[in-house]
Amino acid sequence: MTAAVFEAEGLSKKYPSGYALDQLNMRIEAGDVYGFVGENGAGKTTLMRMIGGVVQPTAGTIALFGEQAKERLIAARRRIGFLIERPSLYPHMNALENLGFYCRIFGVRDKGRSAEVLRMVGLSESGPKKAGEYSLGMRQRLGIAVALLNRPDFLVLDEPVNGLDPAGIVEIRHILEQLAHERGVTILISSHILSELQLLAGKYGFIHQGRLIKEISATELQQSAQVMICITTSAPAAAANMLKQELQREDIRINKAGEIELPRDGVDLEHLMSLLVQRGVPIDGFNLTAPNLEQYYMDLIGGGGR
Ligand SMILES: Nc1ncnc2c1ncn2[C@@H]1O[C@H](COP(=O)(O)OP(=O)(O)OP(=O)(O)O)[C@@H](O)[C@H]1O
Repeated sequence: MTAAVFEAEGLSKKYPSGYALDQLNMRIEAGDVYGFVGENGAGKTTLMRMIGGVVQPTAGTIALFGEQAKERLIAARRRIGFLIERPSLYPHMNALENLGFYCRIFGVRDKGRSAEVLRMVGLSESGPKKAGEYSLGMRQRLGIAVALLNRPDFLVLDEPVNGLDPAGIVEIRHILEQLAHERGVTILISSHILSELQLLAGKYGFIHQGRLIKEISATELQQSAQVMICITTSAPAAAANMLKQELQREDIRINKAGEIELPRDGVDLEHLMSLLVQRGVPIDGFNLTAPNLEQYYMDLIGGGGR
């Protein structure tokens, strides 16, 4: 078996207030885009900071690209790009100056690399503006640019779209998709925007109170719940009763949003539509719902049903 990009075994971090990580086992394979999901204080940042070597475990081990020994871990970290918590930027420097500074820190020969990563994150036009005058979204973009400087094989991103506007979020997603699909970069990314994470990640790890409580692939997520048909109508009760009789199904109900909801399985959509039309049911909306990460997470931690 080839070495994982990241592997943790029995990883714990104890602070006086309690365990930030508690016997965590986790493995990220080369090419994975791994979405890290958990409530505030679950331990996501602590794990990422351990990958970065700025927090030491109380117990357990980590391996990066198969390396576990101290010196080799240091070398392995040079293959990783990090954006953890807020990017550390020099407020009196512009974007290129900040990147030039990090090139020296990382030992990266600039040769146009700074300008290239600025283009990638959409900051080419930032010119002489000092980082101290940046919006939160611009700071995040520059932070991502810093993380990309060393052409990383593995990107560790803690809430990278935090503070970005909707268009910025989509842009960053496209950059990350490109890195993953075209250059095979492995990505560990945390976000509280689960709908966004679902669009990007191929695998999800759920962390709760310092423990990895579940891992699933995007395919497993798709198979985790039934596809439902939702019909919006001004007269849901009568229409639902009519459908129950006509389709001879007991699993037709009215959901919290007041829509008629029934499992897609075994329903002939054409027949369903013609029944609704023939019986004069006013249809204001008709859609199919796919399983979603947010609902899966809420069900997992017992936070609520549909
Ligand atoms: N330096 C520290 N000293 C003491 N406790 C800490 C320290 N860093 C983290 N913790 C605690 O460890 C736990 C995990 O925190 P962590 O920041 O890893 O969570 P998180 O999942 O990243 O949360 P968020 O989504 O809010 O960023 C929390 O209870 C936090 O208070």
